[in-house]
Amino acid sequence: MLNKLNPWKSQNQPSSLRDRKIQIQSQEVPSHIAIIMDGNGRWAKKRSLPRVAGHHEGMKVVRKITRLANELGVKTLTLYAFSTENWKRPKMEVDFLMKLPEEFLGSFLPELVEENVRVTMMGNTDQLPAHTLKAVKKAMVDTKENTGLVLNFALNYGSRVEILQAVKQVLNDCENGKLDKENLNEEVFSSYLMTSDLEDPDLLIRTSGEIRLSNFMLWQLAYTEFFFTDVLWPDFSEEHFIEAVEVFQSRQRRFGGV
Ligand SMILES: Cc1cc(N2CCCCCC2)n2ncc(-c3ccc(F)cc3)c2n1
Repeated sequence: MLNKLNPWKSQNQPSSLRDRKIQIQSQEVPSHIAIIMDGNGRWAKKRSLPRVAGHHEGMKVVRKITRLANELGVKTLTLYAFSTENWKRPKMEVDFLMKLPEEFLGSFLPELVEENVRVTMMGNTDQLPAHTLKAVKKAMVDTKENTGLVLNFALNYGSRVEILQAVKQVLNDCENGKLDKENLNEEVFSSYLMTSDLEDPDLLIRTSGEIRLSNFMLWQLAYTEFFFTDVLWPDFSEEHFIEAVEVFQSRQRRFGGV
């Protein structure tokens, strides 16, 4: 029976965001969602603002999407916050970016603790400024007993570096007898990666219309569904996130075969 208020909407088409959230939760929610949060500089340029204004606006979206992911029952949310290539950006921009973790945590950590979110990071900490690392380490300590959403920040992360570090460690362990190369398989190799205690992402979201992986989780994304959107990260809303999950779920239904 058609909905009299909106004859073009079928009765079972959820209308409000609330209805769509309920519908999503009635099906399999992607356990691990990874996001390449792209488009911050372009967002600022469109408004004749400095690039760092786009990064700052993008940080507010991190808070909003973290809340929503936790609400929907997502187990792990991995966010590509700073890549190994980002060091090539102007010093002023890098210095600003390296202050965002403490700004974000300074205002949002109490809520993360309250909401049972566990903060983790992946990446090489050796190049991070001490003030950045101090803030992230505090958040990881303060939330380590939490059992809800794992909020995993990729910080000074690059997949090729990660894979090379894993290969070197495998070689070392084979040389020192800790690992028999006959036993080396995908599962054992995965245990040498920075994501050793995480499941592979079920869904990757990339914003701003770029269609590439940019040296992000190249091993882990082997079987991941990709959702690309032209929306710039600072404009990425709850609606956009819900749409990505709905598309994921529609694909699962189509290819759900045995
Ligand atoms: C470097 C950087 C950049 C950064 N952006 C804001 C989001 C858009 C993408 C780039 C800029 N955000 N947003 C949150 C964090 C963060 C990192 C670690 C942590 F424990 C808590 C928060 C962050 N870190």
